[in-house]
Amino acid sequence: MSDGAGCAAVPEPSSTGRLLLVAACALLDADGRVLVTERPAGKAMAGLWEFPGGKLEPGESPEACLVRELFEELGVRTKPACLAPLTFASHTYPDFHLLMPLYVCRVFDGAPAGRENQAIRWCRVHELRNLAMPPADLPLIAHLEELLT
Ligand SMILES: Nc1nc2c([nH]c(=O)n2[C@@H]2O[C@H](COP(=O)(O)OP(=O)(O)OP(=O)(O)O)[C@@H](O)[C@H]2O)c(=O)[nH]1
Repeated sequence: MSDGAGCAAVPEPSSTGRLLLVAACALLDADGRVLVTERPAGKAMAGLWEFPGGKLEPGESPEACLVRELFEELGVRTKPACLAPLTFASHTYPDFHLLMPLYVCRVFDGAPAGRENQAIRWCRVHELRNLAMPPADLPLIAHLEELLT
């Protein structure tokens, strides 16, 4: 049994005071490949590959946010019942603390296409480790591997 000393040895990330709630989704195709999108030039962390999604609007549920974002970003139609929660990211960035539930979605209408100038790609789950992704996303990959392998 642990006495917690291992945890105590890890420096706590300092609180930034601002919590940002973002919903993200791993769209899965019939072969179990995962869709990721590239953050466009001009945005923070441009060039990194991330899961589609975005910030919740006031009063919006994570599921409603994803239904909206998947259509806006990719032209994909889905519904809350088709979004299954998988895990979440909790990561301190310099300017904010990100809390990001990750859902998986296998049932959607439409072929995803980048509608906001972003590149998209379908990846085998083991390929995610070779992609440059935001640091908050790295712990999420193991959960997808467990689901998909
Ligand atoms: N959608 C998404 N956002 C992520 C992921 N990982 C991660 O750290 N983020 C961060 O969560 C925030 C998402 O915000 P967003 O997509 O709505 O906003 P944005 O930075 O693109 O700017 P915007 O305000 O112009 O839409 C960004 O700071 C983004 O870097 C991820 O896998 N998917």
